[in-house]
Amino acid sequence: MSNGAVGETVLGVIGGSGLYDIDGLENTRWVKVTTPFGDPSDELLTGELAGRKLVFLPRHGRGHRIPPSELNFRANIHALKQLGVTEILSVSAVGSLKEHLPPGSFVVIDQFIDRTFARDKTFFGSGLVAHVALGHPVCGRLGDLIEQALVELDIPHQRRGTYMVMEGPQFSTVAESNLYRSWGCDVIGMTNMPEAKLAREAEMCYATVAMVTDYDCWHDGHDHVSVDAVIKVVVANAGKARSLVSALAPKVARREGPCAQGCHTALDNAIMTAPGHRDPAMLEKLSLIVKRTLG
Ligand SMILES: CSC[C@H]1O[C@H](OP(=O)(O)O)[C@H](O)[C@@H]1O
Ligand SMILES: Nc1ncnc2[nH]cnc12
Repeated sequence: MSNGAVGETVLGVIGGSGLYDIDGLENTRWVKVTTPFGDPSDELLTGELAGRKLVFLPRHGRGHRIPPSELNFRANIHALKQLGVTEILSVSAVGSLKEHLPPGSFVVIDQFIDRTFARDKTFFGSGLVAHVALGHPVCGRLGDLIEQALVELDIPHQRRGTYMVMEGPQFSTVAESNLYRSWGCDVIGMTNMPEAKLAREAEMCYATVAMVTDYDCWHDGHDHVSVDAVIKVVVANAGKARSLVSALAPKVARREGPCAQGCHTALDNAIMTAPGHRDPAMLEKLSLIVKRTLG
């Protein structure tokens, strides 16, 4: 199907720390995908959930081999698009920047602050320049469906929240953590940018469910974050994340038109480079991304 049409959708799931595969899928196959931007983090797991295609990608690769700054976000998003994914659920472990969000809480993210600086953040470049809108960086419709699924599963959650994206891989200092708190951020992690930006450029709906694993390092009453603590909480909550995927899949199975927020038409009016000045090699490299809008 072309993006924006009424019809069937394909859910893609990007699994974060501790979520390296998905159970309950039938007819599964790990598929190797190559892209014009290099290789994704791993093979992608395709399968069926209740008769519907689902694609899963472990963000850091199976065995957690790739650190945040070395993730090939462009290849990951491109590979999902190649396999027909139209809507992406990102599952992420995060630190809490709010007292009322203890480890084990789920937050359906609706905003980001991107403080990353060592990552390729766009598919576009010299010879084909584009500026997509990002005021609402996640898809509100997909966020609502995630919330419905969490309600049905009786999983306590917060519907909205701002995810502060840091470069890492080291965790924050106390001064940084307090700065982000003073900015009103709810949670902190290292991976959702530029992932969300690239999903928008690729005209895919993207939404994040963040699983709180720690209180970062600002809270006097709690130990500072450690990998050990993160993994313990992720393992304890992995079942909930998997149930969420199962409950969400049928809800995103069909859409009645283009995403009202414009995720599926994000490139309309975004490409700046005049037709006569577009680099044919860039057009070729970006053909999967731009074919809906440029033909
Ligand atoms: C092991 S804690 C740090 C690691 O976990 C989060 O990754 P993800 O969003 O893929 O779950 C965080 O951003 C760091 O990459
Ligand atoms: N406190 C934290 N900071 C950054 N990324 C995280 N992922 C999980 N906890 C985190």
